[in-house]
Amino acid sequence: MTEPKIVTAVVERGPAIVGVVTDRRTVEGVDYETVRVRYLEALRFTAGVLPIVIPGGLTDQDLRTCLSVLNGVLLTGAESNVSPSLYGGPEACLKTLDLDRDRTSFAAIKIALSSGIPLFGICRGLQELNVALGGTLSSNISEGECRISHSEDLSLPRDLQYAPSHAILAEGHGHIAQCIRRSHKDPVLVNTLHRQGIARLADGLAVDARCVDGVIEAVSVKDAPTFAAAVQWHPEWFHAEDPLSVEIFRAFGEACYSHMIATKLQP
Ligand SMILES: N[C@@H](CCC(=O)NCCCC(=O)O)C(=O)O
Repeated sequence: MTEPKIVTAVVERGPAIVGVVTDRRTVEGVDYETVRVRYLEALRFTAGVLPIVIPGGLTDQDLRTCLSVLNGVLLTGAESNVSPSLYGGPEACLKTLDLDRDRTSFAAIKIALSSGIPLFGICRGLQELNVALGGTLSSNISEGECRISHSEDLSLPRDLQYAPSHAILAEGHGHIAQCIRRSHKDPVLVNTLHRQGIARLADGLAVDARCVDGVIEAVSVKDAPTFAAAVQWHPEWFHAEDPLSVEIFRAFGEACYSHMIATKLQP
């Protein structure tokens, strides 16, 4: 009996390596590059890949060197907003910014998409992907007729803040739409912890899922040769228990292994 392709790849070449962008934090006057452990655990235990961090502040050349040894990139969620200067947004979004993170994520998106490296964005990561490809953001996506609240109740314990909250419906045939259909019958419930959201969708993106109130919840990059997609909710929180989260992280992991196998086979 022959081993599955991924098992053979791990034995012969080691695990696929995924770079994770970090957030800049200043605590008591000291700067840190941070990443929430839950994202790293979802990559290790559900996607089955080896995460390493991509620190902010690298030059474009260093980022290229860094991505040249990676098989995937994860753009995590973050409390900070994408700088409105990048999409002509209102000053209301100036509250918390992380310009280092913007620069690193935008450069990583461009390099990953032009080199066929699998890319997955979560929450802020989806917003970054949309802006990097020319789309815009709304500063308060919950405002407007027939909109439900998309932000979390901060008075609740963390697991309840990340509990399933509203329904989404799959649309089209992109990576996330396929994951939704494989794991559930539509509609499926997802959590929601964001204030911003997609206003104008970038031309290069296709909608994979929408909330029942019309808000775009998942996108795929049109014509990408590999997994290149993002979600507005947080599949990492219950990455091992929730069937849709498992499906998404496995699909991303498989794309990273396919990339590793394809690049290692090149002379
Ligand atoms: N600031 C943006 C992005 C929201 C976001 O990514 N939240 C995640 C919080 C922390 C985490 O779980 O990683 C917005 O408000 O829309």
